[in-house]
Amino acid sequence: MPTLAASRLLLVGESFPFQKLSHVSRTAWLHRSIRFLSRVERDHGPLTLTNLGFKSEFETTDKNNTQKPKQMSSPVEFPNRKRNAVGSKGIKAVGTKKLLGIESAPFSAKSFSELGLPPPLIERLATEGFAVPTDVQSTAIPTILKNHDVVIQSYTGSGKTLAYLVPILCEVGPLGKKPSDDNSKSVKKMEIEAVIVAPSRELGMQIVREFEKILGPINKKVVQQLVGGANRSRQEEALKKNKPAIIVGTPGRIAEISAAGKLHTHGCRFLVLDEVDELLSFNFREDMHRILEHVGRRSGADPHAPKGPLARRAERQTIMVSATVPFSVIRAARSWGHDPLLVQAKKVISLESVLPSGPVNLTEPTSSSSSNSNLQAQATVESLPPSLKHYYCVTKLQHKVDTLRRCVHALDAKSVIAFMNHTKQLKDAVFKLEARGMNAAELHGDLGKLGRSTILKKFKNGEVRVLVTNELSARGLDVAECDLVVNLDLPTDSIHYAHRAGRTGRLGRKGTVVTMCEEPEVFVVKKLQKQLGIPIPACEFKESQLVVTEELKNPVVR
Ligand SMILES: Nc1ncnc2c1ncn2[C@@H]1O[C@H](COP(=O)(O)OP(=O)(O)OP(=O)(O)O)[C@@H](O)[C@H]1O
Repeated sequence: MPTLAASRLLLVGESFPFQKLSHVSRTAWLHRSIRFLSRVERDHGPLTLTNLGFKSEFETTDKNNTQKPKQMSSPVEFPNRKRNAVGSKGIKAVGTKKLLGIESAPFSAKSFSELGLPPPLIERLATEGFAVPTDVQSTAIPTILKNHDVVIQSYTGSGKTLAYLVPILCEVGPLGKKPSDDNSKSVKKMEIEAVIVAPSRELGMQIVREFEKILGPINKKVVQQLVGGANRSRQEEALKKNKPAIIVGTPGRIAEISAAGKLHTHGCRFLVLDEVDELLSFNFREDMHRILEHVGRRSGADPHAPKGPLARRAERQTIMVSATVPFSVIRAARSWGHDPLLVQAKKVISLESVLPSGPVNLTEPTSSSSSNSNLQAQATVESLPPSLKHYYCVTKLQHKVDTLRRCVHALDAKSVIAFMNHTKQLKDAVFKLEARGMNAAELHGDLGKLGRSTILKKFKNGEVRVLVTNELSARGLDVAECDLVVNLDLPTDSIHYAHRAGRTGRLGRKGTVVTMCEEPEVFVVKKLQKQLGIPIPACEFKESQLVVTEELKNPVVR
């Protein structure tokens, strides 16, 4: 059996004297030489990613290269596969686990210009302070530009938004590869070319702001938000007037406007499902079905082609994104996508090779009794930034808010998100904090759009020190200053823990996560620790200090 480590593809040319090349030569060299090598154990023979669309370029340039490493001579051997033959239980057995990967671009990109992006886009990125791509961006951008359907998985705060936003802006809108003064294209511009779906208004609006930032003030109208809670007729009027090329919205509102015949997405080239595992939940089922049915369905499509989401996959590029990727996502991506790839930082794996027992670096066999816990674990491995510190604190229910206050003081935290499970409790917690002189506010779905954005603004600018919230804020919310996350109630599982915790320690910053629980709940924390592969020692707050009270005998090392 090839081990995961052995079957990852290794970067070639790390010793290439890249710095000595001019920028133009570097870019050209990169384009010519993106190559994927594989290493598997001897008895399985080598793998390459030749059948993943990287073949032709590589072969053209290296055809005469007698120095070509031996490993590259064999094509990928996928197990026989029937792409649609997912069993009724949804677990597809793949004969032999063969993972394909890249640590790909023959170097780790030191700047966006090394990724071969159009100059206007590079300029805009630089103006907004984005000079160096993160690991996941370095891997995802060239892969998406090669037209692959992808699932992007990488830990919270690692820059997944730009990982899909940049390649979309390469192809769509005025910063892209196509000249904006091309008349025939500007006539066609009436069409929506990219649809980005997010599970909450906050996240949708955050993504819109990220697009607007890169597009710049002159081109802001290339993107439009279609989120729920906002005035629908105004959104429809704006669609008609501005003819945006990109829309970002929540499933309900996009499906609603599409069903009313006011949104034309049949010619759409990109469909992005941000927080895809959440979008797959039951709540969004009908709306997501409509979106998958309509986005990217060209009017001239073959009438005899199969109906349903499968029929569309050749016509659009589907990009699915999350820090947590349960096997249900892998399964869905296989059926919606066209030879989809799992993209992680410095690594690309064919989804065909991903098994239920371990899409991400898990090699232990799954016993039936532990299968549930393993499925949780495989979804959450590598979902958290390595720099985060995690603790738990045993406290009585009635003392939790006071313990939170002491925790904030002990860590001298400036910007805190405290999660609770029930909306009704939020007000009470805020009241208690404010009564003790700590600026706090509640954020939840019942507040209305204006109320929510006002509270968020106050939290971001520091007017509110503790944001007491529910699961609404767990996904995607990007507040760089947030230095402490507190779970006043235990999250329901490791996926929810990962997303809550990921609100702090964004993009390499320091962050602490403290989970409060009662004595009988400690076993849940132990389970989370195991599933997430992180140490969560016990702590107390004494004399304005966080005191670790438990030496972990076998600290879990990531
Ligand atoms: N290359 C970059 N250089 C500097 N800052 C970046 C870069 N890429 C992203 N960022 C910033 O990092 C922050 C986190 O990015 P983003 O929200 O995309 O993370 P994420 O991986 O989607 O997180 P989550 O899983 O929580 O949604 C954002 O403020 C973003 O603007």
